[in-house]
Amino acid sequence: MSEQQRTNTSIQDQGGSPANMPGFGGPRGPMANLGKPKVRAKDLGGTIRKLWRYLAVHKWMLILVLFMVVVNVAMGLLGPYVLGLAVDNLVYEEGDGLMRLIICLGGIYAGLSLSAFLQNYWMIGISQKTVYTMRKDLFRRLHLLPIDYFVKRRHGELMSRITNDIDNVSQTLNSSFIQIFSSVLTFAGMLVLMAALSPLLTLVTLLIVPLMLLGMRWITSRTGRLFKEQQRHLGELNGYVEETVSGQRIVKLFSQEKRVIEEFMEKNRRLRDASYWAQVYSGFIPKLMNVLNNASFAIIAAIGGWLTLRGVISVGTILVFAEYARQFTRPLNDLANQFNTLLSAVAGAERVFEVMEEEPEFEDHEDHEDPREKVHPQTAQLQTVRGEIRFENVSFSYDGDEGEKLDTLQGIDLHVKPGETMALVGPTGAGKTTITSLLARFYDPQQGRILIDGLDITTIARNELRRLMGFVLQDTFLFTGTIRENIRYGRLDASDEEVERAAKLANAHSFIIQLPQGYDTVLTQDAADISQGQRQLLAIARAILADPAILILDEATSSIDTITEIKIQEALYRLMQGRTSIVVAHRLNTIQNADQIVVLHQGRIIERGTHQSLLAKKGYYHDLYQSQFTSEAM
Ligand SMILES: Nc1ncnc2c1ncn2[C@@H]1O[C@H](COP(=O)(O)OP(=O)(O)OP(=O)(O)O)[C@@H](O)[C@H]1O
Repeated sequence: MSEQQRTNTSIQDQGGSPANMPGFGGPRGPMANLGKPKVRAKDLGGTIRKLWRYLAVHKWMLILVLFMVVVNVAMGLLGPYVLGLAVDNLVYEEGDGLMRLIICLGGIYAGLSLSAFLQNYWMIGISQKTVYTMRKDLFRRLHLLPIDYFVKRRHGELMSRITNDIDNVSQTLNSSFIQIFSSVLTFAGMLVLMAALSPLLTLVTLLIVPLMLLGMRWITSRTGRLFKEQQRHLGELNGYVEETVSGQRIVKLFSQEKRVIEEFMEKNRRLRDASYWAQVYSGFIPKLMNVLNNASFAIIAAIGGWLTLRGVISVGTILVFAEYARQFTRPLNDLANQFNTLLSAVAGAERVFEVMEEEPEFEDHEDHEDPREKVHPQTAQLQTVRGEIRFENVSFSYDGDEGEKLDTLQGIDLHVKPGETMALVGPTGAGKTTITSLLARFYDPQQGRILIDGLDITTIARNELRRLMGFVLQDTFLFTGTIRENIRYGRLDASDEEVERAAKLANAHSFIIQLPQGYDTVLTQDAADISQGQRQLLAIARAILADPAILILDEATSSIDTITEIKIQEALYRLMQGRTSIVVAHRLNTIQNADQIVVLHQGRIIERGTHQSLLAKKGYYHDLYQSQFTSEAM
């Protein structure tokens, strides 16, 4: 249960039964939206139009739902009216024809229940189908977006669009749509019927509305602030818990448990105080409304009784009024609540549409629903790729435009022959990883060209291009699933034997079979139960299985024990055989056999050659090698 829900429930709990608390007994009291940050759509009309496009697919069902709402409201209004007639019948006609009225009443309440059931049943169908399609479209678009989109956004925020925002839309469609329509109809219908029965009593009933609004304003002006305070403290507390739980290892390593508990206690205390006053004030609301409602009831009874005695209205009319007055404020409250919920759902929908309208990275997307399905003319030539790589005067900047100063990479010329290994070295931030990102077309350079087997890579569809490459990165990402499934990620149609053969070549087989479930061991997403080195071995097995023409290795910086390191080196050596490889190297002892070593510094190539030639040159590489060699020897 969310804090907001808890808050609502507690208001309700203190208010007594719905019967003695008109308008405030429902699960969403007038305070339901208090404390909720006011999220509003930037383009309300536009977003509603887009949402309508999804809903319009089910327009016949919607018309049916609306019809059921009309039936439901009509039955709801007719019920008390016929009850009044029945009472009058008893009082003035001594029960003559009462049976007919009772049967009629039974029919009305049966119709009321049936229409309520059908309107909800059909509306839930519409909303679930709508959000299903939205979720599908959103997820699909998300996977067509460029990597930059993900780099620049927090993952949690993106996740919340797929989960919370869509959920919000779903909840609102489930309930608000019907509620709003029903509330407007009920309110208008009640007003008309009441005015027709007795204009004087209608005026008396209406008196309660301004009083109620004033009372609510008085309280909400106080509680609004308090609930916000409560939400803020709750947010802080949650954030703190999340941080300390995920950072448990560090907390323990630095013996910070005591301090962490003390800080938590302080935040917990602040939350308790804020919640206390928020709840105390909000507890007044149902009480106040009870008083107002009882007062209005008493006035109606008094004036109604007086009018009856004078023969102006019948006993049944008082009964109808009492019932309508009891329900009178409900549609108003419902409308106020639903309106807020609706606005926040539209804001959620807007965030969803924002993602859907992002430009996908596939240039040929206009004429294809999923551009990945389009076969690029150059693809045929890539079937037998040799793996020759050329960078011709490539300059690039992450946020630069053509013509501006491009400084992440400046005038890079590279040539790697098929089957050769090129190592990229240089200090942190020199641009090594950026070179591999350009090769995979995560970004396109603003100047210069990159060619594979003489083909400009901008003429190759990105997915085709990436299919030529295998990546073994510093941070091996493992998905939730078995080890077998994780290795098979390299080539989905590989048989179990092929998976095992790849694991053997990657030196991963021996550690896998020592696990109790072997290849069927289920890894969690962070795979905390296997070591960094073992993760790398799995990544190598994945790459061996994929059998790419070009290999990109981003060496792990973290130190791995010597035995695992030897295993990794051996596996990598096997993997690199016969493939063009680009190695982003951090430790120079692993790249001494590379066919060429390129030294980068601040986005420029400052030296290149073989290990021996660079050492002989006694330049930057020589110094780097010496310093690493000395520090490793120490
Ligand atoms: N997505 C990005 N957006 C903006 N700037 C970036 C991005 N990625 C890297 N950079 C910047 O580009 C420069 C080159 O980064 P790059 O990751 O290529 O360096 P590197 O040589 O691989 O470094 P390291 O050895 O630390 O991995 C750095 O200044 C870095 O801050």
